[in-house]
Amino acid sequence: MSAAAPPVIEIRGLAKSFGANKVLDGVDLSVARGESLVVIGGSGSGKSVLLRLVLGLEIPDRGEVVLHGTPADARLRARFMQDFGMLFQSGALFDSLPVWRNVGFRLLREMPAAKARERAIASLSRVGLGPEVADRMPADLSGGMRKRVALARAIATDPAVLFFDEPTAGLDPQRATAISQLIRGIVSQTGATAVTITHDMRSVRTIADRVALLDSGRIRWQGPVQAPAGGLDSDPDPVLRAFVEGRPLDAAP
Ligand SMILES: Nc1ncnc2c1ncn2[C@@H]1O[C@H](COP(=O)(O)OP(=O)(O)OP(=O)(O)O)[C@@H](O)[C@H]1O
Repeated sequence: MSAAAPPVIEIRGLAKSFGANKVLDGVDLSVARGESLVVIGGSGSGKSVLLRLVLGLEIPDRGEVVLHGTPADARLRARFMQDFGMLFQSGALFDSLPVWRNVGFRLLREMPAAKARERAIASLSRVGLGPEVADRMPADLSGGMRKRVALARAIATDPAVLFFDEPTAGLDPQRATAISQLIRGIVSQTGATAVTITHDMRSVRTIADRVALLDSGRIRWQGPVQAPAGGLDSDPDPVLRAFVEGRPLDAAP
């Protein structure tokens, strides 16, 4: 990677309100190539809105999203979208399609079905699922398996950029840890750039290279998980501490 390579994603002064509800009020954030950034923040802090703005699913009131150094217009976004994978909070599997067709959904547009099935099975194996799962229907799987299938779909095309929306939501702690470790492993092995939004602090510690805290419409804090000084676990910022320690802001530590 060249030292001069622009960030894969740069968010400049993004603002978004819904009526009188000012959700984002000047968010600045960037994600370097190969970096795993996790955005944390309380319920309703605007994490999903921020993700939708980056994906072009919402129009900002102010500010811009810059992709690979170029402000994102519709054409650039369309190109960017061809090389990204997304794990939706709900999993968003197609219930009427067997597992392999879910995983190979994008592959099926690019190659014959037999090849797509082969690639889908290879992708399932990367998330710890055997070929016997390929022909099962999503409704017959446990929540943890469905999440793995959704992850296999997100990585099936080997995208350069991965988005994970609350990847551990709805999972028990052990399955949540397993999914976080899978994500970390995939990101490390592939060198993909990853953006995760979550409020699950355990998964933050597994997945993140860098963390950004969204609060009151802005990035209040950003930094590494661990650092000699000023990391997630040692920075004295009161809002960060309250969030990391899972206590109300006005409660004593
Ligand atoms: N399409 C919309 N119309 C109106 N308000 C919206 C819309 N989308 C989001 N909001 C509001 O924006 C705020 C932020 O929502 P968002 O879903 O981004 O929060 P979040 O940080 O992802 O929360 P959670 O962790 O609970 O998922 C909320 O007050 C929500 O009601």
